[in-house]
Amino acid sequence: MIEMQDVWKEYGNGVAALSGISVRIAQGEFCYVVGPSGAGKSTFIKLMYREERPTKGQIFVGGFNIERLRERQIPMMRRHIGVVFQDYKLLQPLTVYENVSFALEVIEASRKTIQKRVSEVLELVGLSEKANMLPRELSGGEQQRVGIARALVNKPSVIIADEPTGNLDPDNSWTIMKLFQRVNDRGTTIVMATHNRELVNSVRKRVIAIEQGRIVRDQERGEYGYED
Ligand SMILES: Nc1ncnc2c1ncn2[C@@H]1O[C@H](COP(=O)(O)OP(=O)(O)OP(=O)(O)O)[C@@H](O)[C@H]1O
Repeated sequence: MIEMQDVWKEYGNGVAALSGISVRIAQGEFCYVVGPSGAGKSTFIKLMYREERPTKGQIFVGGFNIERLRERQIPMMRRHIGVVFQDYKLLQPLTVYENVSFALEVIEASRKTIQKRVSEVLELVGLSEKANMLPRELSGGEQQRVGIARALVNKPSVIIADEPTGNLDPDNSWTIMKLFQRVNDRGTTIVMATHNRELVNSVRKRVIAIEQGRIVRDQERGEYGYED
Protein backbone atom coordinates (compact mmCIF):
# COMPACT_ATOMS: atom_id res chain seq x y z
CA MET A 1 0.00 0.00 0.00
CA ILE A 2 1.15 3.48 -0.83
CA GLU A 3 -0.28 6.53 0.85
CA MET A 4 0.53 10.22 0.68
CA GLN A 5 -1.05 12.59 3.16
CA ASP A 6 -1.06 16.25 2.23
CA VAL A 7 2.35 16.11 0.58
CA TRP A 8 4.06 19.28 -0.60
CA LYS A 9 7.36 19.58 -2.42
CA GLU A 10 9.19 22.80 -3.06
CA TYR A 11 12.64 22.48 -4.61
CA GLY A 12 15.57 24.51 -3.36
CA ASN A 13 15.15 27.02 -6.18
CA GLY A 14 11.64 27.83 -4.97
CA VAL A 15 9.76 25.79 -7.62
CA ALA A 16 6.58 24.35 -6.10
CA ALA A 17 6.52 20.90 -7.75
CA LEU A 18 3.72 19.35 -5.65
CA SER A 19 1.05 21.18 -3.69
CA GLY A 20 -1.07 19.17 -1.28
CA ILE A 21 -1.10 15.65 -2.71
CA SER A 22 -3.22 13.08 -0.87
CA VAL A 23 -3.63 9.67 -2.45
CA ARG A 24 -3.91 6.01 -1.54
CA ILE A 25 -2.88 3.15 -3.80
CA ALA A 26 -3.87 -0.31 -2.56
CA GLN A 27 -1.59 -3.34 -2.68
CA GLY A 28 -1.97 -5.00 -6.10
CA GLU A 29 -3.26 -1.95 -7.95
CA PHE A 30 -1.95 -0.87 -11.34
CA CYS A 31 -1.91 2.87 -11.58
CA TYR A 32 -0.81 5.28 -14.32
CA VAL A 33 0.38 8.78 -13.49
CA VAL A 34 -0.24 11.20 -16.35
CA GLY A 35 -0.08 14.94 -16.94
CA PRO A 36 1.68 17.63 -18.95
CA SER A 37 5.43 18.10 -18.93
CA GLY A 38 6.58 19.73 -15.71
CA ALA A 39 3.37 18.84 -13.87
CA GLY A 40 5.16 17.02 -11.05
CA LYS A 41 4.92 13.35 -12.08
CA SER A 42 8.60 12.53 -11.62
CA THR A 43 8.64 14.35 -8.31
CA PHE A 44 5.61 12.31 -7.20
CA ILE A 45 7.45 9.11 -8.18
CA LYS A 46 10.78 10.14 -6.61
CA LEU A 47 9.12 10.84 -3.29
CA MET A 48 7.87 7.25 -3.19
CA TYR A 49 11.35 5.77 -3.08
CA ARG A 50 12.87 8.62 -1.10
CA GLU A 51 14.98 9.95 -3.92
CA GLU A 52 13.47 13.31 -2.96
CA ARG A 53 12.07 14.39 0.38
CA PRO A 54 8.78 16.26 0.82
CA THR A 55 8.74 19.77 2.21
CA LYS A 56 5.68 18.74 4.18
CA GLY A 57 3.44 15.67 4.59
CA GLN A 58 3.62 11.96 5.28
CA ILE A 59 4.41 9.12 2.88
CA PHE A 60 3.81 5.43 3.57
CA VAL A 61 5.08 2.70 1.28
CA GLY A 62 4.70 -1.02 1.99
CA GLY A 63 4.20 -0.47 5.70
CA PHE A 64 7.07 2.00 6.10
CA ASN A 65 6.56 5.60 7.05
CA ILE A 66 9.37 6.55 4.73
CA GLU A 67 9.85 10.00 6.20
CA ARG A 68 10.50 8.55 9.64
CA LEU A 69 13.14 6.03 8.57
CA ARG A 70 16.65 6.21 9.89
CA GLU A 71 19.45 6.23 7.31
CA ARG A 72 20.36 2.63 8.08
CA GLN A 73 16.78 1.47 7.45
CA ILE A 74 16.69 2.90 3.93
CA PRO A 75 18.30 -0.08 2.14
CA MET A 76 15.73 -2.37 3.78
CA MET A 77 12.89 -0.14 2.64
CA ARG A 78 14.26 -0.01 -0.91
CA ARG A 79 14.19 -3.81 -1.13
CA HIS A 80 10.41 -3.58 -1.02
CA ILE A 81 10.35 -1.16 -3.93
CA GLY A 82 11.65 -1.87 -7.42
CA VAL A 83 12.36 1.18 -9.55
CA VAL A 84 12.42 1.26 -13.37
CA PHE A 85 13.82 4.29 -15.22
CA GLN A 86 13.26 5.73 -18.67
CA ASP A 87 17.00 5.56 -19.44
CA TYR A 88 17.44 2.09 -17.84
CA LYS A 89 20.41 3.13 -15.65
CA LEU A 90 22.31 -0.12 -16.20
CA LEU A 91 25.92 -0.41 -15.08
CA GLN A 92 27.79 -0.44 -18.40
CA PRO A 93 30.87 -2.51 -17.44
CA LEU A 94 28.71 -5.29 -15.98
CA THR A 95 26.98 -8.11 -17.83
CA VAL A 96 23.22 -8.56 -17.86
CA TYR A 97 23.58 -11.22 -15.17
CA GLU A 98 25.77 -9.00 -13.01
CA ASN A 99 23.47 -6.00 -13.37
CA VAL A 100 20.66 -8.10 -11.98
CA SER A 101 22.63 -10.02 -9.34
CA PHE A 102 24.17 -6.83 -7.98
CA ALA A 103 21.00 -5.95 -6.07
CA LEU A 104 21.14 -9.32 -4.29
CA GLU A 105 24.86 -9.21 -3.59
CA VAL A 106 24.39 -5.94 -1.76
CA ILE A 107 22.13 -7.73 0.71
CA GLU A 108 24.57 -10.63 0.99
CA ALA A 109 22.26 -13.34 -0.32
CA SER A 110 23.90 -16.76 -0.72
CA ARG A 111 25.41 -17.65 -4.09
CA LYS A 112 22.82 -20.35 -4.59
CA THR A 113 19.93 -17.97 -3.89
CA ILE A 114 21.45 -15.39 -6.21
CA GLN A 115 21.83 -17.87 -9.08
CA LYS A 116 18.31 -19.19 -8.68
CA ARG A 117 16.66 -15.79 -8.41
CA VAL A 118 18.61 -14.17 -11.26
CA SER A 119 17.83 -17.12 -13.56
CA GLU A 120 14.14 -16.84 -12.68
CA VAL A 121 13.85 -13.14 -13.43
CA LEU A 122 15.94 -13.32 -16.60
CA GLU A 123 13.66 -16.07 -17.79
CA LEU A 124 10.60 -13.99 -16.91
CA VAL A 125 11.84 -11.09 -19.07
CA GLY A 126 13.00 -13.45 -21.85
CA LEU A 127 16.72 -12.76 -21.58
CA SER A 128 18.16 -16.03 -20.31
CA GLU A 129 20.16 -16.37 -23.52
CA LYS A 130 21.76 -12.95 -23.11
CA ALA A 131 22.90 -13.24 -19.51
CA ASN A 132 26.57 -12.81 -20.41
CA MET A 133 26.18 -9.83 -22.71
CA LEU A 134 26.97 -6.23 -21.87
CA PRO A 135 24.28 -3.53 -21.93
CA ARG A 136 25.75 -1.91 -25.06
CA GLU A 137 25.29 -5.19 -26.93
CA LEU A 138 21.53 -5.07 -26.34
CA SER A 139 18.67 -3.22 -28.00
CA GLY A 140 16.81 -0.53 -26.04
CA GLY A 141 13.89 -2.88 -25.42
CA GLU A 142 16.24 -5.56 -24.11
CA GLN A 143 18.02 -3.08 -21.87
CA GLN A 144 14.72 -2.05 -20.38
CA ARG A 145 13.89 -5.71 -19.76
CA VAL A 146 17.17 -5.98 -17.83
CA GLY A 147 16.06 -2.91 -15.87
CA ILE A 148 12.81 -4.68 -15.03
CA ALA A 149 14.61 -7.91 -14.07
CA ARG A 150 16.83 -5.89 -11.74
CA ALA A 151 13.79 -4.19 -10.20
CA LEU A 152 12.10 -7.57 -9.64
CA VAL A 153 14.97 -9.61 -8.30
CA ASN A 154 14.33 -8.71 -4.65
CA LYS A 155 10.64 -9.64 -5.00
CA PRO A 156 9.42 -6.13 -4.17
CA SER A 157 5.80 -5.49 -3.28
CA VAL A 158 5.79 -2.32 -5.38
CA ILE A 159 7.25 -1.44 -8.79
CA ILE A 160 7.59 2.26 -9.53
CA ALA A 161 8.36 3.20 -13.11
CA ASP A 162 9.08 6.67 -14.48
CA GLU A 163 8.32 6.70 -18.21
CA PRO A 164 9.57 3.15 -18.74
CA THR A 165 8.60 3.18 -22.42
CA GLY A 166 9.78 6.74 -23.07
CA ASN A 167 12.75 5.67 -25.23
CA LEU A 168 11.10 2.70 -26.89
CA ASP A 169 9.20 2.10 -30.14
CA PRO A 170 5.58 0.87 -29.99
CA ASP A 171 6.44 -2.85 -30.25
CA ASN A 172 8.95 -2.71 -27.44
CA SER A 173 6.58 -0.56 -25.39
CA TRP A 174 3.95 -3.27 -25.66
CA THR A 175 6.41 -5.93 -24.58
CA ILE A 176 7.26 -3.90 -21.48
CA MET A 177 3.59 -3.28 -20.78
CA LYS A 178 2.78 -6.99 -21.00
CA LEU A 179 5.59 -7.72 -18.58
CA PHE A 180 4.22 -5.20 -16.10
CA GLN A 181 0.82 -6.75 -16.52
CA ARG A 182 2.20 -10.20 -15.66
CA VAL A 183 4.02 -8.83 -12.64
CA ASN A 184 0.84 -7.08 -11.52
CA ASP A 185 -1.18 -10.29 -12.01
CA ARG A 186 1.05 -11.85 -9.34
CA GLY A 187 -0.01 -9.17 -6.86
CA THR A 188 2.75 -6.58 -7.21
CA THR A 189 1.58 -2.96 -7.13
CA ILE A 190 2.61 -0.98 -10.22
CA VAL A 191 2.82 2.81 -10.36
CA MET A 192 3.83 4.04 -13.80
CA ALA A 193 4.30 7.65 -14.88
CA THR A 194 3.81 7.81 -18.63
CA HIS A 195 3.18 9.96 -21.69
CA ASN A 196 2.15 6.88 -23.67
CA ARG A 197 -1.39 7.72 -24.67
CA GLU A 198 -1.93 4.52 -26.62
CA LEU A 199 -0.95 2.23 -23.76
CA VAL A 200 -3.10 4.08 -21.25
CA ASN A 201 -6.13 4.10 -23.54
CA SER A 202 -5.76 0.45 -24.58
CA VAL A 203 -4.92 -1.18 -21.26
CA ARG A 204 -7.36 0.53 -18.94
CA LYS A 205 -6.18 0.98 -15.38
CA ARG A 206 -6.49 3.58 -12.68
CA VAL A 207 -5.33 6.98 -13.95
CA ILE A 208 -4.05 9.72 -11.66
CA ALA A 209 -3.63 13.00 -13.55
CA ILE A 210 -1.34 15.65 -12.10
CA GLU A 211 -1.33 19.26 -13.28
CA GLN A 212 0.68 22.04 -11.71
CA GLY A 213 1.49 19.88 -8.72
CA ARG A 214 -2.07 18.86 -7.89
CA ILE A 215 -4.13 15.75 -8.59
CA VAL A 216 -6.82 16.95 -10.99
CA ARG A 217 -8.31 13.56 -11.89
CA ASP A 218 -8.30 10.08 -10.36
CA GLN A 219 -10.29 7.54 -12.35
CA GLU A 220 -10.72 3.78 -12.26
CA ARG A 221 -10.13 2.38 -15.75
CA GLY A 222 -9.43 5.91 -16.87
CA GLU A 223 -8.16 7.38 -20.10
CA TYR A 224 -5.06 9.35 -20.98
CA GLY A 225 -6.97 12.56 -21.60
CA TYR A 226 -4.25 14.68 -23.25
CA GLU A 227 -3.43 15.22 -26.91
CA ASP A 228 0.37 14.76 -26.79
N1 LIG B 1 15.83 18.91 -8.87
C1 LIG B 1 15.01 19.93 -9.16
N2 LIG B 1 15.31 21.19 -8.76
C2 LIG B 1 14.49 22.22 -9.03
N3 LIG B 1 13.32 22.12 -9.68
C3 LIG B 1 12.97 20.89 -10.12
C4 LIG B 1 13.79 19.74 -9.88
N4 LIG B 1 13.19 18.66 -10.42
C5 LIG B 1 12.05 19.12 -10.97
N5 LIG B 1 11.90 20.45 -10.79
C6 LIG B 1 10.76 21.29 -11.21
O1 LIG B 1 9.60 20.78 -10.60
C7 LIG B 1 8.50 20.81 -11.52
C8 LIG B 1 7.95 19.39 -11.70
O2 LIG B 1 8.94 18.60 -12.35
P1 LIG B 1 8.76 17.04 -12.61
O3 LIG B 1 10.05 16.54 -13.18
O4 LIG B 1 8.24 16.39 -11.40
O5 LIG B 1 7.63 17.04 -13.76
P2 LIG B 1 7.09 15.91 -14.71
O6 LIG B 1 5.61 15.96 -14.66
O7 LIG B 1 7.74 14.61 -14.39
O8 LIG B 1 7.58 16.38 -16.16
P3 LIG B 1 7.96 15.54 -17.48
O9 LIG B 1 6.70 14.94 -17.98
O10 LIG B 1 8.49 16.60 -18.41
O11 LIG B 1 8.99 14.53 -17.08
C9 LIG B 1 9.04 21.42 -12.80
O12 LIG B 1 8.72 22.81 -12.76
C10 LIG B 1 10.53 21.21 -12.70
O13 LIG B 1 11.22 22.21 -13.40
